[in-house]
Order: sequence, then C-alpha cells, then structure tokens
Amino acid sequence: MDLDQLDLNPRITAAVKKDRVGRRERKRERGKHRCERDTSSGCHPHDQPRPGTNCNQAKLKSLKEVLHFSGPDLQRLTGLSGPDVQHLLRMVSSHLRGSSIFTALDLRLQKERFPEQHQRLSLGCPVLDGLLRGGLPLGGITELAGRSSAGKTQLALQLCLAVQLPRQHGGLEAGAVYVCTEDAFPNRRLQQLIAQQQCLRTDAPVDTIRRIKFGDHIFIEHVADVDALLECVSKKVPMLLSRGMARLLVIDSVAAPFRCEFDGPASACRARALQALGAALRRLSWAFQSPVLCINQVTEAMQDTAPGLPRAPEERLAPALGITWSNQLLMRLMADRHRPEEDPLGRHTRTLRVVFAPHLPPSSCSYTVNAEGVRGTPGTQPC
Ligand SMILES: Nc1ncnc2c1ncn2[C@@H]1O[C@H](COP(=O)(O)OP(=O)(O)OP(=O)(O)O)[C@@H](O)[C@H]1O
Repeated sequence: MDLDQLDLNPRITAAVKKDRVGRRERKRERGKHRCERDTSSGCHPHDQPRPGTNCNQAKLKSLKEVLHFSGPDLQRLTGLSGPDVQHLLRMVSSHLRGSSIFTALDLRLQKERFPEQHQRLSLGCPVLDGLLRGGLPLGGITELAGRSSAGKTQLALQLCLAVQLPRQHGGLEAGAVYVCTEDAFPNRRLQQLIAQQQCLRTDAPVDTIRRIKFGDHIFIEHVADVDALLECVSKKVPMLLSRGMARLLVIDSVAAPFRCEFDGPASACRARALQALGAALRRLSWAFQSPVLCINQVTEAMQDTAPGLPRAPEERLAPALGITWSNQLLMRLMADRHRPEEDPLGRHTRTLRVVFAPHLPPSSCSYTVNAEGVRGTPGTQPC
C-alpha cells in the first residue's frame, strides 16, 4: 500500500491498514457457530456485512481501492470518524490525480503536450489554412454555408483528397465518407481534381501524391430522407470510422432532407431530428477525432431593411435550418460568390468567411475555383 506517501495522521494510516472487518468477520463467524449451537445467543442481523464490503474487500491494498468505497463504508471498515474519512478520501484522490489538472490556457499554449488538440485537417491550400489557423479542427461539426455555385462542393471534394495525405502535409492518412442528400456525387469533377493534385499540392512530394489511390478511399452514400440520413450516420459511418478507413465525414447538403420533409406545424419534430443528427455527428467526430463538414444552403433576404440603407450581400444571407441547427456547430464558414452587380470592380468575386468559431476571430479571404481546385488568394486575408 502506498499510503505511507500521503501526509496523513499515523492514526488514520494505521486504521486503513488494519484488517478490521477481517477480524470482525472472523468474530462474526465464531458467533454464527455459537448461534447454531444456541439460538438464544443474541446474534443480530445488523452484524451481517453490507453487500460489496465483505472481508476480502476490507483489506485495502492500494490507494485506488480506498476510492472504491463510500465514506460510510470506509467509516465502518476502518472505525474512523466521518471527518477523518473525508480527509482520507481527499488526500487519496488528490494524490492519484497528481498534477494532471490543466487549464484552457495550458491547452492552447502547450502544443507539444496536447498534439491532438492542435492537429488540424488541411484544406489543401496555405492561404485557406492560414484563415482557419491550420485547417478544420478534428473534433466538432464545421458548417460550410453559401449560395448556389459558391464552390462549397469543390472545397468538400478537395478536403476528401487532402485527408488522405500524410500528416506532415496536413492530412490524416485516411479516406472520407461523402453523403449526398440532393445531387448525384460529382464523380467527373473528382477525377479531374485527382488528376490535378500534383499541381495543387506542390508542398507534397510528387511520389507521395502518385502513390495514393485517392479514388479508392472515398466512400459515397446517397440518402433521400431524414431517417436514411440518421441511419447512415449511426450505423454505416461509425463502421468506417472505427476501422480507420475514413477520418472525414462530408454531408452535402444537410438542409435538403429537412427542407422537404417538415412544414410549419412539424417544426418541433424537425428540431428533434436536427438535434438527434447534431448529437450523432458530434459523438462520431469526438470519438474518432474526425472532422465533420456539413454543407448548408442559405436563404436570402430580398429587401433591404430601410430604403436608402442597403445591406451588404453577406448580411442578407442566413444559413438554413435556424437556431436549432446552429447550436450543434463548432464552427460556421460562409462561402460566397458575389454577383456582378454586387462587386462592380470584379476583383474578388468569391469570399470564404469565418462567421463563428471558438478559436478564430471573424475574418475572411478571397478564393478562386479552377481546374486544380480551390485556392485562397494571397494577400486577401485577414480583412
Ligand atoms: N473544372 C472547373 N474549372 C473551373 N471552375 C470550376 C470547375 N468546376 C467547377 N467550377 C466552379 O465551381 C462552381 C460550382 O461550385 P460548387 O459545385 O462547389 O457549388 P456549390 O456551392 O456546391 O453550389 P450548390 O449549392 O448549387 O451545389 C462553378 O460555378 C464553377 O465556377
């Protein structure tokens, strides 16, 4: 017993080490034999040991074992007073806990000590990674919202390739699961991006890129309704993540099944289903340290608040699914493609904006989509 290491009154140490119940049990056994001989001997039912505290358990062999007992049980076993037992429990638990208490600041500053906390999934472009301070966090749901043709699917496809790269190049050395709820999976575009990887990922050696069979590690699932989506994320996806075959989950898009199935009066059901989906995704993400990217659509306010006070384009856009869904997210990104009338100079027509994230300030950068993929425009971040 490592009890001697604790700063305890020797009286308490002696009481814990003493095999008190063992002795009492032996006494009880002797009494039982007497009872059998003479039923009027005064044996009483409260002499019976309580379940879980028999004579074997009474011999406290380690500090951990002390914590297996409640305060009253320890009092009974050791004969110590209530305050003595509380002191004993406090000393044992603080000894076992050691110096493993750390603060949020420790987590943030001590990168070497908490590598998982700081690991990110690269977006495959240094400018975009710079905006997100390294890429997508591994634990939690990231939403990528934006208007049609903003480039959301392009970025998601790029992530499905980036996740397969070795860790030193920002990947997680695993595949991706791509759940389509609306359109068919854009396989032709994926093949084009795979063929162009060497041009996009100039940071990785050509051999490394050539060796990876990108197309073999993207698992595609089409689901048409909310039930199928919930079934997919609770049964099929965990199987792939638990076997290490995938470490990225993309849902493109999360709004589509919810938009079709629930109308006004069913909003409570919709909220419950959204919460169930969010909870399942967060569980998966944290359990397997795998980012979850949910693509979402936006609704656009057509009118300005007051005549003469035009709102900026981004202020008119609101991600679909409301507050219930927003509460499930770790981070919200907004991809936008300005219409010609909104950006008369035509300099930066696409913007990726951090709307909220616990570790990032609201910031944005411009990006382009071309045959190689999505690239942030250097010098446009932060703004
Ligand atoms: N091979 C390519 N070369 C250049 N640009 C491309 C290429 N493929 C797609 N794009 C650009 O990507 C845009 C479409 O992006 P994407 O499919 O990601 O849109 P999205 O935001 O997912 O829209 P939606 O919500 O409608 O699905 C096109 O408008 C085009 O500008």
